[in-house]
Amino acid sequence: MEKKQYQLLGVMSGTSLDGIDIIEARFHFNSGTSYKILHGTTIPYDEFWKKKLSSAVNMDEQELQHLNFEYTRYLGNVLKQFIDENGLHGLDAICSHGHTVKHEPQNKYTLQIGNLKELAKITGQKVVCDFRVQDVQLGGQGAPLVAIGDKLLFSEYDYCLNLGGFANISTEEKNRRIAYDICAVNTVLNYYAHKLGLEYDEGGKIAASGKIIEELYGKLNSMRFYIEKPPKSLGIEWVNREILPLISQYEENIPDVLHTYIKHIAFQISEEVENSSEVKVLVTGGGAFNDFLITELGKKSSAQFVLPSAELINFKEALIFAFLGALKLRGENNILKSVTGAEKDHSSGVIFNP
Ligand SMILES: Nc1ncnc2c1ncn2[C@@H]1O[C@H](COP(=O)(O)OP(=O)(O)OP(=O)(O)O)[C@@H](O)[C@H]1O
Ligand SMILES: CC(=O)N[C@H]1[C@@H]2OC[C@@H](O2)[C@@H](O)[C@@H]1O[C@H](C)C(=O)O
Repeated sequence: MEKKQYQLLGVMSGTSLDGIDIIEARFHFNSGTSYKILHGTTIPYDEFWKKKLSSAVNMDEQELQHLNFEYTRYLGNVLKQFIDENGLHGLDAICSHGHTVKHEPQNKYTLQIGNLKELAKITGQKVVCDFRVQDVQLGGQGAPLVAIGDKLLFSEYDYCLNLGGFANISTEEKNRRIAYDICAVNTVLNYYAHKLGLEYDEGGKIAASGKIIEELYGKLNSMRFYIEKPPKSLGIEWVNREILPLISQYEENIPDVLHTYIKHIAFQISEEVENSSEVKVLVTGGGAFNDFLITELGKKSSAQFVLPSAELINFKEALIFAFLGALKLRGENNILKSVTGAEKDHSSGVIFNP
C-alpha cells in the first residue's frame, strides 16, 4: 500500500547566518497534503562557524572541500544531539538543505556544504539532501525551491513572501507557479548592524531612527537585477559585488544607511505584489520581526501582509525542505520548471542511507 504519512526532520541553514533551523514535522498525503510541525528549534552558530561560513565564498576548491567535511561532521553531531535529546524514534528521514556558500547558476554552479554521506552515518538516519545542484545542472536557477511547498501547503495566500538573507516571493501566474528572489534583506541589514557591534537591528529600531539618503535610495533602485525578468535568484556574491560597494561611501552614518536600505526593500517588494487590499501575502523569515520594515511595506502597498505564528515565521523554510524530501522519497517532482527555468519539472535531492 502506498505510504501516506511521513515523519521527517527539516533542516535549513540560511544566508543570514543566524543558525541551523531544525523542525520535526509530519506530512499526510491524501487527496491534498497537510502538515503538522511537532517541534522546532534554532541552534545559533558560534563565532567560529559564523566566521568560517561568511568567509567561505572566497575559499578555493581545496579549502572548500575541507570545510565541507568539517561542516558535515558538525551538522551531523548537532542533528544527532537533537534526535537523542528529544527521544525521536521512527523518523523516515532527515531532509537537509545544508549551507549555501556559492551560488552562480549562470555558470551552472551552486554549492551547499553539509550534504555528504557522513550525515547519514553520524545521525544513523536516512538523509535526503543537496536539492539545488540537479536543478542548476538542468539549466535552472536552483532557487527559490520553497515554491512547490507554497503552492501545495499555503494555497490560501495570493503570495508567499520570505524575508530572510534575501527576500523571495512566489505566486500563481497564468495557472502556473512562479517564484524568484526580489532583493537582499538581512544579509545587508546584518552587515551594517555588525558594524555597530550588534547581531541585528532589533525591530528595525536603529533604521527607524535614521533618515533617507535620497541619492543612495535612487542608486539602489537603479540596479540592473530589478529590471531582469524571472526566473532569477541572488547569492552573497551579488551583495559583495554590487551592493556593499554602492553603500560604502555613505556608511559613516549607519542609521541612515539602514533606514534607506529598508525603504529600498519595501519599495522593491511593493513592485512585485498586486496593489490591492483584496490581496493576501503570507510573510515569513526573520525580517517579519523587523517592525520598521513591515510598517514601511504597509505604507507602500495596500495588500494585506499577514504575519503568522512565530513558529511558522521561523520554520517555514525548514518545513518546506522536509516537504521536498517527502516528495523525493515518494518519487514525485519537487521542483517546477515554471519556477526555476529548468528544462523540465523534476525530483531533486540525493538520498543517503545510514
Ligand atoms: N526581532 C528582530 N528584529 C529584526 N530583525 C530580526 C529579528 N529577528 C530576526 N531578525 C532577522 O532575521 C534574520 C534571520 O532570518 P531567517 O532565519 O529567516 O534567515 P535565513 O534562514 O538565514 O534566510 P534565508 O534562508 O531565507 O536566506 C536575523 O539574522 C535578523 O537579521
Ligand atoms: C542559493 C540559495 O541558497 N538561495 C537561498 C537564499 O536565501 C533566500 C533566497 O536566497 C532563496 O532563493 C534561497 O532559499 C530559499 C529557502 C529557497 O530556495 O526557497
